[in-house]
Amino acid sequence: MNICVIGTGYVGLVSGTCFSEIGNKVTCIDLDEEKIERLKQGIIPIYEPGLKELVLKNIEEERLHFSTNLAEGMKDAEVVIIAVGTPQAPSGEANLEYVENVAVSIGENLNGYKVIVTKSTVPVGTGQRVKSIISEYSHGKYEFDVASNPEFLREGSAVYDTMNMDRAVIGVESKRAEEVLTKLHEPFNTEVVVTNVETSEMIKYASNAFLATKISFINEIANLSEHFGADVIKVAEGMGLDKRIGKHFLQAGIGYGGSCFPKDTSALIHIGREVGEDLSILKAVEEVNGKQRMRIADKVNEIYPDLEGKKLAVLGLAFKPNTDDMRYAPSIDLIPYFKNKGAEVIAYDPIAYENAAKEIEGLQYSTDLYETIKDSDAVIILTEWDEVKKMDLSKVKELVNEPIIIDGRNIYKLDDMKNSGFYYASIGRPTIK
Ligand SMILES: NC(=O)C1=CN([C@@H]2O[C@H](COP(=O)(O)OP(=O)(O)OC[C@H]3O[C@@H](n4cnc5c(N)ncnc54)[C@H](O)[C@@H]3O)[C@@H](O)[C@H]2O)C=CC1
Ligand SMILES: O=C(O)[C@H]1O[C@H](OP(=O)(O)OP(=O)(O)OC[C@H]2O[C@@H](n3ccc(=O)[nH]c3=O)[C@H](O)[C@@H]2O)[C@H](O)[C@@H](O)[C@@H]1O
Repeated sequence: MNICVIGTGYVGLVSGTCFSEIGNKVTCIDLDEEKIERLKQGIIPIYEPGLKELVLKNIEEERLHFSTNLAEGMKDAEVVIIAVGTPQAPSGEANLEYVENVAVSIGENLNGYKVIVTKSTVPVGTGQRVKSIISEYSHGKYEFDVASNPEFLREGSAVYDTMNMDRAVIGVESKRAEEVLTKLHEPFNTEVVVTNVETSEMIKYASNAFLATKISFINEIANLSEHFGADVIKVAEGMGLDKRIGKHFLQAGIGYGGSCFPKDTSALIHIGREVGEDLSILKAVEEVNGKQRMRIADKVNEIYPDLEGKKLAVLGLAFKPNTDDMRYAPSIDLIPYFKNKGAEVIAYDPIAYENAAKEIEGLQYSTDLYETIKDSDAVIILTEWDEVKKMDLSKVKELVNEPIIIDGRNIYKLDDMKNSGFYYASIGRPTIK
């Protein structure tokens, strides 16, 4: 199949590359000329495990192409996929300007029947909006179908998630579009849920909102557990073994970050408001999450009411491991907070330090874990990078000023920390003193 993917961000680049890997001819389009030039040379703008190898392989085998020319990409395409950003507008709703601009360009370049698929996360009803824009700008000259095919990949495991998807959701208005998109997904050997466009758009928001709800729920239980000496990791394990609950997304910590959960919960609340539905559960989810990252600050303040002259080693800048994405990362709030209170802060991250330096003014960082920790008065874990999980705690103890670890990601077992000589505070578990 010949496919044109518009937008080469996390979603467009990964799904375009994976569609080429399963045998399609894919042209990825972006407005950003420098990005496209670099992609043509196999230089990947984001850090995503396994992506570079797959891009290079498919360029080499001539299934994957990059261009800034939409007309060229669309010319022979049977499927055109919209994968541009839908960031949060100041009002909380999704900003659809990029999707609408792309719909105008698709309309102007339509040259025959195509299935126009929205993969970007968009409010329910956007498919119809895209359809009317394309009709207007193609002057009704050609037949086309609009469809919704939301993306469920996670950053940090995007290639794996796409090649091993749990399901594909296809929202269509015609049998013809259904056949094209079902065929496209056949090589993934996955369950395909076929619905109308609106249901498909709703499935995406509902999925992200539900996952965010699970996280805020377990974080509230964690905060409560701290008052009673209960251990939230065991609570989650005991709950999760019930198949109706499930064990995933019950890791308590400093709350969710990233480009999607914060903006998508906010967009869904806004969608509800517009039609007079008050999404009170989701509002509470946001409220809990907004406060959760500051639990770490409370735990540091408990040990050092005065941070003046203290050196803090912050481990992890990215919002989650295996990505260089800094969007809504806890470090963005916590590092300036500690610095404002007079602390000297040095941060470690194996990948995200350059992006972080753009977000956090005056950021001091190192890519050497033990160098970061040296002479610190407390080690604060914000991202559960493998390097941090595996660090040699006896070496850490020799290097630090004070053996104090404040762990926002619950990466160590309490039993291992009991006789370690560290003061170890984590989320939702008894503190070891
Ligand atoms: N990042 C993620 O993990 C996931 C994102 N999504 C959704 O997918 C969509 C895309 O997200 P990301 O890939 O993270 O976005 P991104 O911001 O990383 O990339 C968007 C790309 O689109 C390009 N673009 C914008 N307007 C264009 C136009 N008119 N023509 C051609 N290219 C254009 C930009 O230059 C940029 O390279 C969003 O709606 C997001 O909510 C869904 C699942 C996962
Ligand atoms: O729409 C999207 O963009 C994507 O959003 C999330 O993916 P992502 O944000 O990349 O990463 P997650 O692994 O979901 O983590 C999100 C945040 O939740 C936190 N989290 C996750 C799981 C958990 O149990 N506890 C927890 O605090 C992570 O630390 C991270 O800050 C969803 O998992 C994807 O299915 C979805 O496609």
